[in-house]
Amino acid sequence: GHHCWGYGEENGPSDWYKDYSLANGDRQSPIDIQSEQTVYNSSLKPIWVSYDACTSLSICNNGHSVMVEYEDCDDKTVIRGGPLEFPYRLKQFHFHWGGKDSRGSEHTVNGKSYPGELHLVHWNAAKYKSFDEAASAPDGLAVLGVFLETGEKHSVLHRLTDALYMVRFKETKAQFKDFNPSGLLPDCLDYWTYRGSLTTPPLHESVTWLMLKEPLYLSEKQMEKFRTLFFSGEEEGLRTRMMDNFRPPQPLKGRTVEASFR
Ligand SMILES: O=C1NC(=O)[C@@H](c2ccccc2)S1
Ligand SMILES: [Zn+2]
Repeated sequence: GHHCWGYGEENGPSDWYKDYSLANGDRQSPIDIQSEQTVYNSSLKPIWVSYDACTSLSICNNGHSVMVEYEDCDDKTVIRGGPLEFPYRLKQFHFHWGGKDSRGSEHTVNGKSYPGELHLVHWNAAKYKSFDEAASAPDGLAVLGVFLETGEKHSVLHRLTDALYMVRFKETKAQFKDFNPSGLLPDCLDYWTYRGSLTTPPLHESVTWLMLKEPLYLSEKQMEKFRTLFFSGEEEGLRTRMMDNFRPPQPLKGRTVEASFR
């Protein structure tokens, strides 16, 4: 519509229902994960990430987040296992973060927010012909989510945070080759899983969520680099810093969150 959705006072998450009726749907994301209410499922398989042959293409600021895009023309970069019946192809990863460390993640755990959250977005190319078609199918997408927590500098992430100056403004893009995102994953792949949605418009209810229990640790300096990005384009007068680009937790509506671990 004439004014695009965003995270501001006028176009933020509490306004999205006006243009996107799914906002009040039965399987919306993110959610607050109440660990005592999760159900351990011993038949859940381990998550199996095969990213070694990945082809990263570019890093870009799309006005909502910063993302790294991958070549997804074959099954060389997939996630398998967990609750998934098919391999899902990595399309891109991106982040959500806060203006300060007390907020920023989309999912919360027992009401606790993290400073940020990494989303690795995958699609079911075994059943669907394109990402766009999969994005509106109930089993179309699988998003692997990793909480960001401040601590020691993250050496693999450092290559990305050092590249952010190239994409400060909306619609900017730069080459970003040979970046294997498995280096961003914690050692422990214990996860919670539930059926949910995109956390941005159009809010399609097409995502099998896999939220890792273990966070990715990064330094405060690396967190600050995310906050140097802008929602706005270089030509726009008002430069609004990209931060607090997260949707708050949505009603569980009777869903069960399963745990791969006791
Ligand atoms: O996990 C998610 N994070 C987002 O920004 C949403 C999204 C929307 C469209 C494409 C990829 C991801 S879904
Ligand atoms: Zn996301």
